[in-house]
Amino acid sequence: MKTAIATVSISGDLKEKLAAIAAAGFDGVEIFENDFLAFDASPREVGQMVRDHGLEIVLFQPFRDFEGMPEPQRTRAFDRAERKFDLMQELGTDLVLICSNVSPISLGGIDRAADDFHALGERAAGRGIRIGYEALAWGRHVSDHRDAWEIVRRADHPNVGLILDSFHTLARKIDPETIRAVPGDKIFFVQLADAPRIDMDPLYWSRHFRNMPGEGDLDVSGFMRAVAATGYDRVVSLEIFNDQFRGGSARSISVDGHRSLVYLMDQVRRLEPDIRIPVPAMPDRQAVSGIEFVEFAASSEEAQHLAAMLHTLGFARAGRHVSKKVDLWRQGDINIVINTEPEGFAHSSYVMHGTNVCDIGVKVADAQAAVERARALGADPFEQPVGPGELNIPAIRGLGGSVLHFIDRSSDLARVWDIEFRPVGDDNRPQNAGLTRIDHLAQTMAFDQMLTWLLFYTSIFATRKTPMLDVVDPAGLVRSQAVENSDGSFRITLNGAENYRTLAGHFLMENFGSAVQHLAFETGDIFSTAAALSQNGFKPLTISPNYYDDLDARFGLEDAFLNDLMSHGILYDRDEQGGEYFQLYSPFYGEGFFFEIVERRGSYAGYGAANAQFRIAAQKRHMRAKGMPKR
Ligand SMILES: O=C(O)c1ccc(O)c(O)c1
Ligand SMILES: [Mg+2]
Repeated sequence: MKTAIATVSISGDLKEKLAAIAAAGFDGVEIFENDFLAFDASPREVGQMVRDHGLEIVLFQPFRDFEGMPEPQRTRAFDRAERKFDLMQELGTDLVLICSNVSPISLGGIDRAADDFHALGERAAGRGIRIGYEALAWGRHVSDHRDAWEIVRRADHPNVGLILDSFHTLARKIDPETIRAVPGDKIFFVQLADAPRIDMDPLYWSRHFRNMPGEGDLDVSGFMRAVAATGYDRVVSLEIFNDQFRGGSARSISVDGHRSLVYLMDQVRRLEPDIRIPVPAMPDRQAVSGIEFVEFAASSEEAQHLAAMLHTLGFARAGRHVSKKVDLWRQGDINIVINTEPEGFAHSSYVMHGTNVCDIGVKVADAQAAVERARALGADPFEQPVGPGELNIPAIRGLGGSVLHFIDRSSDLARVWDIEFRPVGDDNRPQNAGLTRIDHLAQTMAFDQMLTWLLFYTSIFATRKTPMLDVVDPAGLVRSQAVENSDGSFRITLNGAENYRTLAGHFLMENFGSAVQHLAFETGDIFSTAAALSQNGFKPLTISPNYYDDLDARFGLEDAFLNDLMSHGILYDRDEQGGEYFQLYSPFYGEGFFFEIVERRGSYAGYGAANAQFRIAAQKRHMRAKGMPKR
C-alpha cells in the first residue's frame, strides 16, 4: 500500500508543498487542480518536478458536476472532461476523481448517472485513464458511498471505480462496515481524514476543520479496517482541508500526516491480523505508568532560587550526580533534578530558554521498545555522550526541543538514582508536605501546535485524549486538552495560546518557545499539606473572596470547610458523582512557571477547568503586584 497526501492539505506553493511531502516520506501526491492552476509551469514541467522529488502523481482532482446533467450541459461536461484528460496525460497521471454533482440543475437517477459514467469510461479507456467516483457528503443526489458504489456497479466499466473518503462516510454517520461489501478491485482510491465532532453544516465542516487521522473524533480506524478487509491495497491518501494547516509549516504538517498514516496502519494491522498491511514492524503503543523525573536546566544562581522554592514545597536535597553539577530533590515518589552543568544539552537548553524543564523521564513498560516505536513514527532520537558511571537511557526529542527519557523497571534504568547519584544530607530539611507523586504536567504551546503534540503522545504511548476545553484568560482564550492513560497515573495537559497577552502566551514569549509551564503534585491530604507548606514559609496564590462566595452558592458547603479552603487559598471542584478536586497554587517562578498541588477524591478525573479562569486572574494580579510586565 502506498502513502500519499493531497497538495491542498499543506501550505506553500506547489514546489514548497512537494519538497515538504517528499521529505516526510510519502510515496505520492494528489494534485489538487487549483494548486496546479496557480502555479506557473507547464503540466509537463510540473509532472517532472513531482518525479524529481521522488514522488508519483497518484490522483488528479477534483472534477465537479459531471453526472446527470441535462443537455446542453451534459455535452459540455464530457468536453470539459476530455480537456482534463489531456492535462492528466501531460502531468503523467492516470486517475481522476469525480465528486458527486452539486449543481441545482443536475438530474437524479442511478441509471442516468451510471450511463454517463459508462460513456465517460469508454472515452477514458481509449487514453489509458481511470475514473474514480466519490460521494460528497453534500452531493445533490448522491451523498452516500453506497449510492456511489451502486452507480459504479451499474456503470459496469473496467475504467470506472469507486473513491472512498473517510470524512464523507463518517461525517454522515454511515456505517463504515458497509464498505466490506464492495469488491476491493473496484475501489480505485482511498482518502483519509479525521475531524473534531462539531455540529455544523457538512460542507463547512469538511472544508475548514478536517485533520489528520487520530487528531479528531471520527472512527477512521474502523473505516480503514473495513477498507482493508475488501483486499484494497492501492494508495491511502490524506486529503485534509484545514485552515490552520494551510497557514502552518508545510514541513511539520507533512510529518504529522505521515505519522498519522503509519500509526493508523499499525493499529489496523493489530486489529485485523489476517489482513496483510505493509507497514514496517514496530512495537505496540507503550504502556506508561507515570513521570519518573522532571529535570530543570538552570544557572547556578537561578538554581538556588528554584531550590528555595522547592524547599518551601517540602522537597529535600537527596543526591548529587556522580560526575556532574546535577542535584536531585525528592519528596515521596517525586524526583526533581536541577542541572547546572556549564556544557551539554541542559546548558544549551538554559542558554536558549532560561531556567526551564529540559528533560522529562517517562516510566514505560519497555524503554527500548518505546524508542523503537517513536522512531518508526518519525520522532527524533536523542543521544548525548555518556559520561563515566552514567547509564545510556533511551531518549527522544519532545516538545520545544526538550528531551523525553524512557525509564523501565526491567533493567538498570530502574536504579538510575542509585547508580548515577550519591546520597547527600540536607541540613536544612523542610517539613515534608506529604506530596506523593506528579499528578500531571502542563505544557504550553502555540494553539496551532496542539494537534502535533496530541498525535505525538497518543501514537507513541497507550494514552487517550480528553475533549478540548476553553480556558478564559482576561486577554484571550487558551485551549486545553489532556493526554492520559487509563488509570490516570500518566497525565499531560496541553495548553494552546492564541495570543501573547494571555498568561500562557506571555510564558511562551519569555521562554522563547513551548515548554512545561506548570507541574502539579499530588497529595493525599490537601489541608495538612497546606499547613506544612505554611510552616515552610510557602505563600500560596491569593484567590478572590468572591470565588468562595460562589463556591458556597454552587455546592452548599459547611462553613468550617469553606473557611479552610479560603484560609489556605485552595480551589475546589466537584463532579456529578461527588468526586472532589482540590487545588493549591504556588507563586511564579520566573516569568510564568508555577507549581500546583492537587488532591483527587473519589471519581474526579478532570483538571479543575471550572476554576482555571479565577486562578489565571489571580496569577495576573500577582504578576502585576510583582512589577512583572502588565499583560
Ligand atoms: O470540498 C470539496 O469540494 C471536495 C472536493 C474533493 C474531494 O475529494 C472532497 O473530499 C471534497
Ligand atoms: Mg475527498
